[in-house]
Amino acid sequence: MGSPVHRVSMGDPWSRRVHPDIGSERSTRSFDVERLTNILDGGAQNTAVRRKVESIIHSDPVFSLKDNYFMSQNERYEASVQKKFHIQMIAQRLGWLEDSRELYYAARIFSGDLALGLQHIFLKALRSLGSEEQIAKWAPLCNTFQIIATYAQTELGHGTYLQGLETEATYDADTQEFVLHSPKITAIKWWPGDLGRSATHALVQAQLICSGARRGMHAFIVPIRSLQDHTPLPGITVGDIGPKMGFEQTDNGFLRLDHVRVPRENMLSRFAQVLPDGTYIKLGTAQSNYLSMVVTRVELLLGEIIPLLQKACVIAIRYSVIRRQSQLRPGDPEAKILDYQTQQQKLLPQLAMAYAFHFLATNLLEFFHHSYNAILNRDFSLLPELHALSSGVKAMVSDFCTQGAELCRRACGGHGYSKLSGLPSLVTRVTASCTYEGENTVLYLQMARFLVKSYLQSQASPGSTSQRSLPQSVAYLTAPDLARCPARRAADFLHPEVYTRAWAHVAVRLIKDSVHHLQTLQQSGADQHEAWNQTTVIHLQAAKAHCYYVSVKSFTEALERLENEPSIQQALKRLCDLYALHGILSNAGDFLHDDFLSGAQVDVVRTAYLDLLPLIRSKTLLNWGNPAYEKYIRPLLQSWRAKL
Ligand SMILES: CCCCCCCCCCCCCCCC(=O)SCCNC(=O)CCNC(=O)[C@H](O)C(C)(C)COP(=O)(O)OP(=O)(O)OC[C@H]1O[C@@H](n2cnc3c(N)ncnc32)[C@H](O)[C@@H]1OP(=O)(O)O
Ligand SMILES: Cc1cc2nc3c(=O)[nH]c(=O)nc-3n(C[C@H](O)[C@H](O)[C@H](O)COP(=O)(O)OP(=O)(O)OC[C@H]3O[C@@H](n4cnc5c(N)ncnc54)[C@H](O)[C@@H]3O)c2cc1C
Repeated sequence: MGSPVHRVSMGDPWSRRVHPDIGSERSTRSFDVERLTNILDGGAQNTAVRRKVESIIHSDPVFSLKDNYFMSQNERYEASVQKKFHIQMIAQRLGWLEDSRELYYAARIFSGDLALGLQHIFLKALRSLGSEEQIAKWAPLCNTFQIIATYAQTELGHGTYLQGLETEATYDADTQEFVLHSPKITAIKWWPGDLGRSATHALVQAQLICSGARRGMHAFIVPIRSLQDHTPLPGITVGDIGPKMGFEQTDNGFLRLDHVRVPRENMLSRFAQVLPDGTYIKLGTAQSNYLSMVVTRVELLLGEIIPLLQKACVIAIRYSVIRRQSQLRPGDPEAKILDYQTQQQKLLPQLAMAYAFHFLATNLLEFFHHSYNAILNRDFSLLPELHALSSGVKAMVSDFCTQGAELCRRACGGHGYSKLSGLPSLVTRVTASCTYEGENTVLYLQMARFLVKSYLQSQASPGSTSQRSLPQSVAYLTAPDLARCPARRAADFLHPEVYTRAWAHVAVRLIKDSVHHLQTLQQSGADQHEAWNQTTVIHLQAAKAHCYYVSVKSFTEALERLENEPSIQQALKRLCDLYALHGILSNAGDFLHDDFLSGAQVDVVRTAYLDLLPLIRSKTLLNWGNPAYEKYIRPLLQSWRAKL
């Protein structure tokens, strides 16, 4: 018998009362918390919906989390399936529909504790790649759980290189069927969530072979388990891939196909069709069937990844105002650890990042909605920019949310290592997002590919059609630049236009640098592919700087929209300042490289940054207009603007 483990019960008196230190901290707030909550939720009505869902979930004993960390992997899986069906029955009783806000909030509240998450991803892929008839047939079956579906793309031998996928779908015109087959062990589908034990159907991405030619990756709906007794169907070998670093409640699985036949109608046909005689009709581009990944990358940001950092920040910052350790000066009572500058420097930039990413992902979602319907109707003009942006933003957000959640965990000392803090499972869960839905390095390089093309386009003759049609997110490539940053005083660096411009300067320089390196290698005789490979480290730097610039810009634009909410605008401005300056200090070399900033100016940035920490900690408002800005910077910015 192991040592008795004290179970933290939700019924403990401590777990319900607000700690006096939390209460006193809340009394010093400098803005209308309810109003900010509404803004983050996208309106008061959404806040009301979210709270209604939360109250239903938190008051239902079926959803209790108290035993979670004491369960085996099998118990976790079974509990998460039970919770999924319980929430679905509630949804059915209350009329919450598939894409309703209620179910969206429910998924976010549970993040990680509901099984069958791939059902949602299957539905998104079906709506992106399927014809209206196929959507009408399969979506209702999925929504009512008459089928349980997963998204099976990755194979044992290939996750990134989709042109290398080996699963074959060969068209048989005699029977008007596709024959799905895993020709080699490396073709076995490996990783798909809910595949190990739950799924009855899979959206299988496979190399289409018809009329004697290989047509690339296409999507096929394949039944894999009997709807009568859940046993694998003929030709199907399926199971669980075993223990993982996290996602204990998800049965990621493997699937081997041995000449499994599905009807012609089971190939998703929005962007390509196979006629009864085997004629292939292409309706999209070579990458049209990659659209489902773009959709998922955008959706998972606010649906899964950013909430994990937000939760880690809440846990660590609340802990840091009740945890007292050591004395700030001899004789004093022990200090709240959030009063130490180092603790502030660990946590407050993560809080600022959580806000920055909220506005960045909201912006990207708006761009996605604006372009998605056009793409579904085969207008692909915005797809390259959407793909590049969603790739770069997913890579940056998942990278930084992973680093941030781990920083929050470590900032809680020994208790941060206890699973009962909630932090370790947040870290292991968000870590997976650096890999799934596109490995981050690979996605940054997709962003870099777009930046190189855009930069070359921006060098076309000024005012030409090509230059005028530069995508919106890279329009700054042709904006006038200043070789030196004019800011001199700490307060100067607290103006959004100053640090946004600084980030634009560094991003443009790194993009230019990567193109120059590429061209120099090619001119010295390297072929384009070798030159590309030998420049990828620099491409990555440029892609990361571009993404950080985009995130700073979207945060400052969000601030501008808050003109009518001065107290909130100023509270968020402190965080925006901190986020931008944290990035500059973390990458100071890039700003010093061409003397855009001098060493002295970096010291001033550090002063501004360190001054922000106690201000944010104490919630004193920073005022927007400051004398130094009026005297030094406004005239210079006007000169910048004049050149636009
Ligand atoms: C919301 C609530 C949810 C709740 C839910 C519960 C929670 C639950 C959490 C866990 C949930 C996990 C779920 C994981 C689910 C998977 O992980 S699914 C598997 C994900 N796998 C990937 O992302 C694979 C990544 N690899 C790729 O996308 C491609 O292989 C690569 C890397 C882009 C290369 O593709 P390629 O065909 O070799 O193309 P490439 O030569 O690089 O480029 C050719 C052209 O195609 C373009 N292109 C490439 N990709 C695309 C694209 N996608 N679109 C458009 N154009 C593209 C390029 O830009 C390029 O254009 P040009 O420059 O020529 O104009
Ligand atoms: C928790 C989890 C859930 C998942 N769920 C699903 C799912 O539901 N459905 C599904 O289909 N898949 C799923 N996946 C699989 C996931 O999509 C793949 O693991 C991912 O696409 C990466 O592919 P890979 O594993 O083959 O890694 P690889 O591509 O082999 O990456 C290994 C290394 O090679 C590098 N690399 C690869 N290609 C290049 C290149 N061109 N240039 C430079 N470097 C390169 C990468 O940067 C990385 O460092 C899941 C994965 C995880 C971890």
